[in-house]
Amino acid sequence: MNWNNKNVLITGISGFVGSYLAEELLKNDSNVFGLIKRRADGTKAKNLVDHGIDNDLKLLEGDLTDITSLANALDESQPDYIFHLAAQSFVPRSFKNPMETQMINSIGTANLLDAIRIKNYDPKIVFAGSSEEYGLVISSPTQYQQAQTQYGTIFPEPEKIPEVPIKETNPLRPMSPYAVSKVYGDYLMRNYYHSYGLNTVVSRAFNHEGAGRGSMFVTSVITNQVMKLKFEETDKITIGNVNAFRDWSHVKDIIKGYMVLAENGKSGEVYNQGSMRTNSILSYILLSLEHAGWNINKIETFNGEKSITDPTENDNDKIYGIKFDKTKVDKMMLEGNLEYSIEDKGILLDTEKGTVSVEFNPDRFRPAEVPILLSNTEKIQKIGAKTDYKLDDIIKDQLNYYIKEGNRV
Ligand SMILES: C[C@H]1O[C@H](OP(=O)(O)OP(=O)(O)OC[C@H]2O[C@@H](n3cnc4c(=O)[nH]c(N)nc43)[C@H](O)[C@@H]2O)[C@@H](O)[C@@H](O)C1=O
Repeated sequence: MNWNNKNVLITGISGFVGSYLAEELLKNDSNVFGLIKRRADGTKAKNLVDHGIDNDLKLLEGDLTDITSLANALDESQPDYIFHLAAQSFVPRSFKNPMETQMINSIGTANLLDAIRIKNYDPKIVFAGSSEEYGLVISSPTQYQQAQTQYGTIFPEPEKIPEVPIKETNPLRPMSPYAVSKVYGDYLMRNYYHSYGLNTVVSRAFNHEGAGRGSMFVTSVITNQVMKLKFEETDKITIGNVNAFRDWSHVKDIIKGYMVLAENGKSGEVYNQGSMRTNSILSYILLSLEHAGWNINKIETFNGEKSITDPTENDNDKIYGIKFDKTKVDKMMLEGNLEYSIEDKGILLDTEKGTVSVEFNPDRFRPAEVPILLSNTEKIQKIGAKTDYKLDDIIKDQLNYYIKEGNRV
């Protein structure tokens, strides 16, 4: 599509994803407007400065919880396209302060849609829904039993097991206030299409990472600590649940997907965005260390009970009907032959450069967890999206980001 001279409004422009999208749109000569909260100290948003685009954007002060400011932003930008990315996006924060998340994500989305309706604008609106909406995805009969025991009920009951790879038609079982807020936005987008004819398209993106990813998300937690190990600023890695599996994409693939949805997405429809891979948090730690120069021979729990040699050995066998790159430990975990618990306390990694300790921090475990995410993205592929980046590319980009001392936290 020709983005030249199109008016594009991005909510959440100063965020991790918004800044990548804005840069790409500027390269395509769009007029990029961004909704931004007033900064009391007058400083510029780091992401926009890092991308070198802070002077090329038209930033409009506004807040999702203030519908008048949204109406003003629409008047100022006269948008052909809106990417609604702004959100409180950290799942643990939504457990601590659920109302804040609902106000920003749910009511904020309602305000935006209603401002567009009242003002009678007709932009194409792409909404950042989330794979978190699928939530409690059942991947095996054992995991089904565990979930039954832990939560008492699974609703709706799975029609088949495994429920992966996840299609847009999979049941939604949101597991956090954040996830519920995204389900609300997802349904409201489609309701405003059906009720008022607004041209809304929903993206359900699976996890997306890259340089500049917020420091509290697990891939940054890991790569930041690996670089701190490298520069001898720490002597261990601290982490939460290493059993969870995520479908990690590079943010650059996802923002291209957003543009594909703006161009070819059918109004009123939902599209997954992801990599069609799934890997464990443990693998992200091991592979990050290997990229940073630690070759891992063996891993063993602190009590010596669970011991695995060559844990990162690559495996490309078919599982859940598809092939994707995973490690030996991923395969063992997916087949139900390996699981870590808080009682294991941590894992010692035997490497060619000595032992590295990975310590479990019970505070980092969530009250309700999403055990596995693995996308089926055939629907969005049919309208032009593709995956260019491998897991290794994502890890390398994140490690590179943390080489710079000022970026390490
Ligand atoms: C698509 C979706 O993607 C993101 O949501 P998320 O999957 O919750 O992302 P995360 O990186 O915080 O956690 C991933 C997994 O990693 C586990 N984990 C272990 N140890 C730590 C740890 O130390 N920190 C964190 N944060 N997680 C840890 C944690 O328990 C979870 O299983 C958001 O962008 C969200 O906005 C969104 O929409």
